[in-house]
Amino acid sequence: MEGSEDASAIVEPPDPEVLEVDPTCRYIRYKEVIGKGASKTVFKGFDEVDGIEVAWNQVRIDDLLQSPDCLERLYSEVRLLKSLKHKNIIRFYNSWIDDKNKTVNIITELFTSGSLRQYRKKHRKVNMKAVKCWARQILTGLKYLHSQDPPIIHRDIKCDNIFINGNHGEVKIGDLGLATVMEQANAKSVIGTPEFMAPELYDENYNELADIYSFGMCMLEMVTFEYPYCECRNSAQIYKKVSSGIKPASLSKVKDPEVMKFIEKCLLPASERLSAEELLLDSFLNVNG
Ligand SMILES: COc1ccc(OC)c2[nH]c(=O)c(CCNC(=O)c3ccccc3I)cc12
Repeated sequence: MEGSEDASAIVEPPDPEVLEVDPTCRYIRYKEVIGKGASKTVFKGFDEVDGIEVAWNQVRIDDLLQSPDCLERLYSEVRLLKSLKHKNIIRFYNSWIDDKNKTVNIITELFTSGSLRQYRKKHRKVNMKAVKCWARQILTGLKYLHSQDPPIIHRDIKCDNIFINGNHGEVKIGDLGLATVMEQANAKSVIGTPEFMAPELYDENYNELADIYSFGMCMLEMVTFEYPYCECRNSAQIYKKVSSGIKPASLSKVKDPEVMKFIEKCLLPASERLSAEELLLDSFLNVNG
């Protein structure tokens, strides 16, 4: 084509805003921090091949588990996460270990309205219609993960890891595979968040229904604005209550009996707990208001 310039021929001066480039020289990371999580710092990034802005998630890892089979498991996890495509799951584009800085870098779809937890704090007065719409989207994302073969268990579902696009109200599940990536890369990684963890997660014999329990805790936080078990001072106290089936104090603050019933269904013992697919058929989610 006449006059077409080969883009790589243009030598740009280094952009002072660009702090880092990934090993494949496809993604660049800007200085701007857009968010911070428990073990991750999120920067705005840019994908020069597709010309889209991305999220550059930098996850600190204390000591790298360098065993070859552990790295192999990590890379197979990354390959799996890259293959996931669903409207209620944040896209995972790429991930690599930065030995020098002891971090795992994860390039994902960018959400600028932040997590559902931040959003909920900002918009405190929201109709049950909106909350049900968010719940349906989260369960649809979980149904997709749980319908993979073998089922993909998120293991750290909580309002901090669910992201919402403010202008369309679309909700997507994030932090995918972080629990597994951290477990593989990190000798000291502790999985999940005690306030949201299903009791069976503690005795290591769990399945994808553990995510449904955590979803129930998300619903509870969404309608009460309280972190579940905020009455507890440490994770040992939480573990004691969770393992003896004592529910969070905030559950007694749920006024609407329909909401209470739905949340309690999610918190049932694993043997009685419904799947994401079954919960999506529940009348609570299909009657507005
Ligand atoms: C604490 O985290 C934030 C705070 C505020 C944010 O926006 C203001 C965030 N936006 C994002 O796109 C993101 C990145 C979302 N990506 C993920 O969570 C993710 C998705 C799939 C796989 C792995 C991950 I780390 C995080 C974020």
